[in-house]
Amino acid sequence: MTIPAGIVVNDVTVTYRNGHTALRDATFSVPGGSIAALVGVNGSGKSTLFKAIMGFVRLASGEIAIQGVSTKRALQQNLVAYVPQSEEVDWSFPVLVEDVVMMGCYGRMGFMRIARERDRQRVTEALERVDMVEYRHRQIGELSGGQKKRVFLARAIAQQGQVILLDEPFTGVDVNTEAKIISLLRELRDEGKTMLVSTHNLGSVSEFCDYTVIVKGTVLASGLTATTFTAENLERAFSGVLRHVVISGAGEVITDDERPFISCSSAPAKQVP
Ligand SMILES: Nc1ncnc2c1ncn2[C@@H]1O[C@H](COP(=O)(O)OP(=O)(O)OP(=O)(O)O)[C@@H](O)[C@H]1O
Repeated sequence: MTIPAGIVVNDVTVTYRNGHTALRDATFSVPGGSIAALVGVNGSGKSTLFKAIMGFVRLASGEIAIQGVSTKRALQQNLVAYVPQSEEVDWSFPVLVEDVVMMGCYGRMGFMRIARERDRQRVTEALERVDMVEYRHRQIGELSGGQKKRVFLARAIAQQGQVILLDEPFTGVDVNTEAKIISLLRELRDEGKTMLVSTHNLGSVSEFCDYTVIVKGTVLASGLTATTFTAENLERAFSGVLRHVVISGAGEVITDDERPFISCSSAPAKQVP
């Protein structure tokens, strides 16, 4: 049985209005029901790729399929949920946590956006999954960075999109929160969701990402993490600005992450200069 592809990006080029080509001939696929890491230096095109997958930027060439349909159709069918970078959100906007999560249900509501009991139930369930129910009546701007991330993850869950794009979900969160988010992503994968996670925290990629996509203005390498997340590919992507880390039993990997590894293995990771 062939696994249906969750995300297929084929020869995609994106050129912004100012003439800057942020992504050229990018090609990769992420099979349905899996987690893929999206890694690359600042400005390498990760957010641009997300925008392209969501149909928010025009493709100069190439095509993208989400669950076998075009980005336009995927948008109409509410197939793609997005967890934004913190910097993209205006936290001063006065909105309650539960209202943010309810936004995930908008695609299924009518023009007037009147929430039904089913929608409220979905919001509660999503908040329960990220352990944020007790914060539902708080203003979003009053939460900590890690709590805000969990609320936006809840919004993506409430949306019930088959594909979830997470833009740097681990930036500014502590190690415990990161472990909780990873555990939730695994649960979502087991439910058949496809996730693409951009991250600078390379230390945990091997732990929870089945696939890796490495970008630098194009896709330098993609495929199973075991064969793609290699020192050689990372050196090409990060041009020697990474530190070397040795994980017991897993050999040497490279990271630009300054925090300790969250490792499933009992043996702690060891850093070497
Ligand atoms: N709206 C825009 N108009 C013109 N150029 C843009 C626009 N958005 C991004 N760029 C440029 O496109 C390139 C890729 O940017 P992008 O935001 O996709 O990078 P990124 O990999 O997500 O970076 P980071 O890790 O810092 O979030 C950069 O050179 C950036 O300056």
